[in-house]
Amino acid sequence: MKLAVIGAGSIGAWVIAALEREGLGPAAVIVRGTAPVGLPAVRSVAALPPGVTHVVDCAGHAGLAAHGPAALEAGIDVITLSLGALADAGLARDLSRAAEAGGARLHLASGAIGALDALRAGAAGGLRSVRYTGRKPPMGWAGSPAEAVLDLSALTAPAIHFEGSARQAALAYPKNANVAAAVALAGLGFDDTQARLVADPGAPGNIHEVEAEGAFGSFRFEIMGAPLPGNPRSSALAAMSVLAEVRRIRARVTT
Ligand SMILES: NC(=O)C1=CN([C@@H]2O[C@H](COP(=O)(O)OP(=O)(O)OC[C@H]3O[C@@H](n4cnc5c(N)ncnc54)[C@H](O)[C@@H]3O)[C@@H](O)[C@H]2O)C=CC1
Ligand SMILES: O=C([O-])CC(=O)C(=O)O
Repeated sequence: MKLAVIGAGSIGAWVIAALEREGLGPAAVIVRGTAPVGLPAVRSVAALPPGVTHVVDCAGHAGLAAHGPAALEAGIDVITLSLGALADAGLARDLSRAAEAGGARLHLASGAIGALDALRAGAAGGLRSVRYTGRKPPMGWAGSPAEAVLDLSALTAPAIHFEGSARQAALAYPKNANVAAAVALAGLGFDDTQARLVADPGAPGNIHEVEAEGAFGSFRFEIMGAPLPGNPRSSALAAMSVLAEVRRIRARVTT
């Protein structure tokens, strides 16, 4: 496995350091701005050093859209956290065609949430309803459409600022609703998964909740994610899930 990383923001920096500790230090990083010290920086998949087998996207929807199709078409597997980008049907189609043309795979990291295994299994037997609720402290919604409907700095009680389908959530909140996309992709799909987004001044971290019902029975899952230092929007677990996905791809026995 020879890796490259797209994006060196909060998650990218964590992932690069973790891969180096694992003995899988990336051969290069694809960036828009300045590169982290000590790593060759390039601007495109075409400029990557030869022999890269996997590209790890930590750059958000724009990074996946800009570099995902080129990597897949070149036969390079892509591991991504930008699951919400797949709510754009055109991009989803381009990625899947590129993967087919290049004989490569797009791996979706589980990100800041869990219980996707139970949802996937439940979907195989038929799901009736899946609801996702994302709750973050007000500053976790800074720079999102929540700012148009709420005064985030003055909030004294929890406030719902979005209710709709997972597709609408993923497209409108590219930096905050990848988890809604993960739930949708594992379960009932983008249009039939309900999503609700809440700014909560009492939330001790990024809280993600899934409620699902189907032929399997029902479950409720909740996680309280500690934010990454440097970005209150992103949970540390999201960065950790990238390393977990790399380990899963390398393993002979997979969970
Ligand atoms: N699946 C999940 O559970 C989660 C997914 N995410 C996704 O991960 C993204 C990154 O999160 P953070 O690292 O916290 O954000 P960040 O804002 O700290 O870093 C993003 C980095 O990507 C770079 N970038 C953007 N477009 C690029 C491009 N076309 N090519 C190369 N680099 C590019 C930016 O310059 C920046 O350095 C989020 O925007 C979100 O979409 C974040 C948290 C959880
Ligand atoms: O990191 C999180 O808690 C979730 C997040 O931003 C996303 O789903 O895009």
